[in-house]
Amino acid sequence: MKLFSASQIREIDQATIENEPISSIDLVERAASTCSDWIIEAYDHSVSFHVFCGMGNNGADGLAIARHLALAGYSVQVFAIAHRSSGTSNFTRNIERLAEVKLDVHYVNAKKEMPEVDETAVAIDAILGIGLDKPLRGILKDVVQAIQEGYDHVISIDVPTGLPSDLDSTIKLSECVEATHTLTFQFPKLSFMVAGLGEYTGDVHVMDIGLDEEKIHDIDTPYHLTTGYDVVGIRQDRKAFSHKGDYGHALIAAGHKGMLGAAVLATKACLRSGAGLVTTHIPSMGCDVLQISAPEAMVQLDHSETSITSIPIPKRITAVGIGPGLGREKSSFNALTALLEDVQVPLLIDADALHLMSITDSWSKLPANSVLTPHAGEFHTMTGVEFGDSISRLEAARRWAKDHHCIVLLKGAYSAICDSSGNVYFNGSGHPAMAAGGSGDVLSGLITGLLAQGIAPLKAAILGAWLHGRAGEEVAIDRGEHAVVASDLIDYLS
Ligand SMILES: NC(=O)C1=CN([C@@H]2O[C@H](COP(=O)(O)OP(=O)(O)OC[C@H]3O[C@@H](n4cnc5c(N)ncnc54)[C@H](OP(=O)(O)O)[C@@H]3O)[C@@H](O)[C@H]2O)[C@@H](O)CC1
Ligand SMILES: Nc1ncnc2c1ncn2[C@@H]1O[C@H](COP(=O)(O)OP(=O)(O)O)[C@@H](O)[C@H]1O
Ligand SMILES: [K+]
Repeated sequence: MKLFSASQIREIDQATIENEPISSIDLVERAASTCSDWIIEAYDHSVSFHVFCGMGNNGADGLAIARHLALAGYSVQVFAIAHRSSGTSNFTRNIERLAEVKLDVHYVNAKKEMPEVDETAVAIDAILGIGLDKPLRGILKDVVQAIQEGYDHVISIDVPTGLPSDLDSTIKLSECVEATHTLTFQFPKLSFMVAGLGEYTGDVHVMDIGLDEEKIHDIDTPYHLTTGYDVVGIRQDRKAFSHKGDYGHALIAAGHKGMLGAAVLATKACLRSGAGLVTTHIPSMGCDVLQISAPEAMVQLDHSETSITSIPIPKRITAVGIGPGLGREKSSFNALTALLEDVQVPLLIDADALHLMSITDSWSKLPANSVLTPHAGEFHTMTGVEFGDSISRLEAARRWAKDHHCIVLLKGAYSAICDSSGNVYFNGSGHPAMAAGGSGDVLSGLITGLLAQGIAPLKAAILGAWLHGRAGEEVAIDRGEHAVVASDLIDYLS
């Protein structure tokens, strides 16, 4: 799915109005109906809705939603926030239409005019959407604060008020509604994808409001969000008369004393990817551990008992993954450097291997089209980008992928897969249950296995991240989100 900036969304909005054709007021009505249908499905009549509306089109949506909810028999109060002298025509028309359901509007000019809140009250935040063009001040800031303080449950329409929609927004986040649910129109907004901003949305629900398909197809954007639909067909169905040799042979180089579990996790995930054969190169002390925990894999033992010191590449290997639990010894670095010179097949570099390449500044040796899978800490070591600055991190990952002709899979809640053409594919699956040691090792084994099957590096990264996230979602349901460990993800790979 493509993701767009606020100005591109306005263009698509305008194209819909002209080409469908549909009037702007009817488009607001359609948007509002999709939201009220969702709300009616999700809430029973024991709640009462306090609908807070700005004076632009986001507010117009709120007014129309309030009308629909009143018609459906809910207890509804409507508050218009007087942040400008007049509203848009869609706002004004929807104020008039409240008379149809005998709803009054309470204008809020000061914080003291905010309503009393009881435990049944749910706030609907339709104050500002993609129109946010300056930091919140005055009454808007006060109202957002009051919503934060007063309501446990908030439904934001399109965008939580105060949250910039774009990644390059010059508006610094200050006050912002922290939503329980965000009902966003047609596309998740770019800001939802990054740490530090995405936290404000709560659960995101995409409302299809039938915007112009042709325009959506025609407008270029570097940003995409992977959905189940996007990964269909990347991995081919198995053929009736096929054999293991048809599905590639992966080599995993992983583990050192005290971190052999990382090699086990990567190996087992690689086996579950569909790869025909998996060989794992480990320090010799790991032989029994690996053979017992992953009997399907072949083991290639290092001369060293405790770390990896050289990595011969067996014949007919079709992809190599190196890094999980590798350790940071000089001898392992030498093994890595030699591997970089020898390797003729797709390569994935993760974890300690990224660290070793960074501290020795060996990036010029990186084979083109390699897949790198750093988390924010590893990416900091690679580039120096501050840990807390997720937008700069994303930009740096895009630049890195371009400069080094590789795929950078920046791990996080919405992992960002950056290719050498500047495109970004956010992964749309996943669960916070996965924020636990070893999850990354599972991902690197899985992607190595997909590479081994001949799937192109970008597609292997996209599919791997998707399958990994789906496993996390499903295991979180079955086991409960606190009890999930990385090995569980392997059992849920499909
Ligand atoms: N696109 C679509 O597909 C569809 C979109 N729809 C809906 O329209 C929404 C966009 O509507 P919108 O353009 O009227 O902007 P919105 O967010 O209501 O802001 C209104 C105005 O507020 C003002 N303002 C901004 N920041 C401010 C601040 N800090 N402090 C004070 N004032 C501030 C600023 O006006 P200004 O003050 O600059 O004159 C701004 O223009 C969108 O999110 C969705 O809900 C659907 O109905 C139909 C399909
Ligand atoms: N909150 C989250 N939501 C979704 N996925 C997450 C979340 N936290 C972590 N993950 C995923 O879990 C994995 C963690 O990887 P990593 O940090 O490398 O773990 P480790 O180094 O312990 O193996 C990544 O694929 C990441 O995308
Ligand atoms: K809003």
